[in-house]
Amino acid sequence: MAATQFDLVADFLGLTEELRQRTKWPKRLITVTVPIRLDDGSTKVFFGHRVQHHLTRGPVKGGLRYHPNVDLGEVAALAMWMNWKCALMDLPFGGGKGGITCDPRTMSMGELERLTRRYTMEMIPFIGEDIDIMAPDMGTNEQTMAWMTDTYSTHAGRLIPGIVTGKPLALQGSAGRTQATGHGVAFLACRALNKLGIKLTDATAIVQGFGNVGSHTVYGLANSGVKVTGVSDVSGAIWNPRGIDTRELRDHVAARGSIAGFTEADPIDPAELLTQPCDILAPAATDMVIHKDNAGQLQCKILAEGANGPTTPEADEIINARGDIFVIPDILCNAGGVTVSYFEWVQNLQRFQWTEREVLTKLETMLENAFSRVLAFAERNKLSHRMAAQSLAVKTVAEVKAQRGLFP
Ligand SMILES: NC(=O)C1=CN([C@@H]2O[C@H](COP(=O)(O)OP(=O)(O)OC[C@H]3O[C@@H](n4cnc5c(N)ncnc54)[C@H](O)[C@@H]3O)[C@@H](O)[C@H]2O)C=CC1
Ligand SMILES: O=C(O)CCC(=O)C(=O)O
Repeated sequence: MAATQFDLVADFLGLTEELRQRTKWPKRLITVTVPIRLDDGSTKVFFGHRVQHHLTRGPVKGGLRYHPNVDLGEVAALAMWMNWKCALMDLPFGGGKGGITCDPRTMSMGELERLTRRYTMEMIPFIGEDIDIMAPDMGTNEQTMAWMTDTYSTHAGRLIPGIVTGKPLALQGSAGRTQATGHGVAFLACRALNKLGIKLTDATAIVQGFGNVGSHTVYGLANSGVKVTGVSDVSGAIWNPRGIDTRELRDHVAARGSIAGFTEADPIDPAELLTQPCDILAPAATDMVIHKDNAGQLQCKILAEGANGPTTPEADEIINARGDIFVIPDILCNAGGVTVSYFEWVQNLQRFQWTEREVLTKLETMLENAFSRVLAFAERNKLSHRMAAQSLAVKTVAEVKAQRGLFP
């Protein structure tokens, strides 16, 4: 998917063959075996990956994913998208992504800690606070980042907080990072409602996923007055056309671990949830959930892509032909996370802490600028929002590569 999208963009920009090749392929693909002792005393070898798409504009930045479907190809695609995301937001980073093929839901805290520490040790030759800085993604969180910081810092003999972002606040994390991605999704979805002339308090939303991104998207929308009528997670989906009480849902998930058993809304088939009428549909879980078989049935006015790669190229074609859905593409819509990660890294390098208000104000300014640039570029060039966002980003990277030239 990432390569198909890149080829379309490279054709539109008329990139020379040399720049096309240099911009498309990842700089480094690293695969390691990660042997750990399981709680039952046996040893298991996991596979871990890190793809550093390029280092042309600065260190590599991007999350670390724990999921059974992780493989090198998926990580490479996610690294490429990180690349365009950082360029679109004008962050001084190249893109990277990491992953370990595992099911974190079936592993104990002890096993997850040993897995994370061993992966970090295997990565030591390839990472650094000015080389490659990881962050949370699906299946990882601030505890994962704390273990990584500790392992790396113990090896170095001093605390190096800038080695990862998305750390706990007490370990020099940044105010606002936990909610940053969902906050950004909700902020941009509300900007899109403004553009379409829909009052926030008249609007409805459906959110797929209730992890870091999905839950904070739900809270951000609800705080803005939008009525959240549908939510799903890996355990199932719920629907209440009168609006879901998002605080009760938060408390339920905190107590029970998933939305299963939430009685203030009706259960609904998770696939059907995506095609219910709503103003905002925010896929914020996994990839390729909007595909050729459901794109024609979507009844949303705004598709706010919290997840990475939720829409296949075939679905894009259908959505573009329909012309009635305002798409906020992933590299823009979920860029709040990496933007606040950038703020966290800057604070770590400066040994300084910003307030939550400072962080969120700076974040909203940067998202607003990127949103306006994408909309203006799309309109000027008669492009979809995705093509516009990716074209702006690829152009930025290709220009820097051309300026730096080839060695020797
Ligand atoms: N955490 C971050 O800061 C960022 C994450 N993203 C992307 O957002 C997406 C979600 O990431 P996180 O929220 O961090 O992960 P997470 O692990 O915190 O939460 C994932 C959520 O998705 C749900 N889920 C999994 N499979 C599902 C399915 N088939 N249907 C419905 N729900 C399902 C899980 O139950 C869980 O609620 C991923 O695509 C990730 O790459 C993008 C930018 C930043
Ligand atoms: O915060 C970061 O550095 C990366 C977040 C991420 O993995 C993403 O935007 O997909």
